Amino acid sequence: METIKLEEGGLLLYDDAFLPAKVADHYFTRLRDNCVWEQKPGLFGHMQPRLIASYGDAGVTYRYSGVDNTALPWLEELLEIKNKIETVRGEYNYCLLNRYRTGADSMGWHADDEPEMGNVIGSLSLGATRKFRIRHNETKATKTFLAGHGTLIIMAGTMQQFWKHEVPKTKQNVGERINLTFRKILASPK
Ligand SMILES: O=C(O)CCC(=O)C(=O)O
Ligand SMILES: [Fe+2]
Repeated sequence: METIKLEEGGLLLYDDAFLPAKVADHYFTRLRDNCVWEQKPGLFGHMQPRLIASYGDAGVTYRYSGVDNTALPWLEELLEIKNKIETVRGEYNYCLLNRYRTGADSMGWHADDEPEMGNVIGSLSLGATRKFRIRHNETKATKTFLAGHGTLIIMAGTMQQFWKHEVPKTKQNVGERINLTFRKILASPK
């Protein structure tokens, strides 16, 4: 586990081999085949360029980009992964999964800075390796991390206040990638 201290109290933990490849293979297949995947509209009504699924404790809803995502009951595999990440850092009651079908699927620059969410986000990657980039809001300094099969990235401290992050499109012929972001939702919309 690598600890990257960012300016102004941001923190990023990085472990490119958090899960052994065989364990990551198992979770990739199970989650790809068993999660309820859907494509949803984002801002301005355009469809998001990826599939999503969301799981968590009963009654938890996460609203972002104006869309409500109500948690389905935890799958066993997600609880196993959640417990494992919690031994490193954080405490989570919700998981947003993103499925990037090809290199054309992506996630644009954003911060997960909703006030109703805790500041620690545990992000596990499975499948194809993609770039995960962060960019400072003022200085525009950027750092690029490779998020591969079994990579864990934890975002913590003040990172969401001062930095944005993205998963850019790639023209390379990459396979599917599934990313799990474990979060703590403090209050769900009424
Ligand atoms: O796919 C990733 O690595 C990032 C996902 C992300 O930033 C998010 O779900 O907010
Ligand atoms: Fe994010």
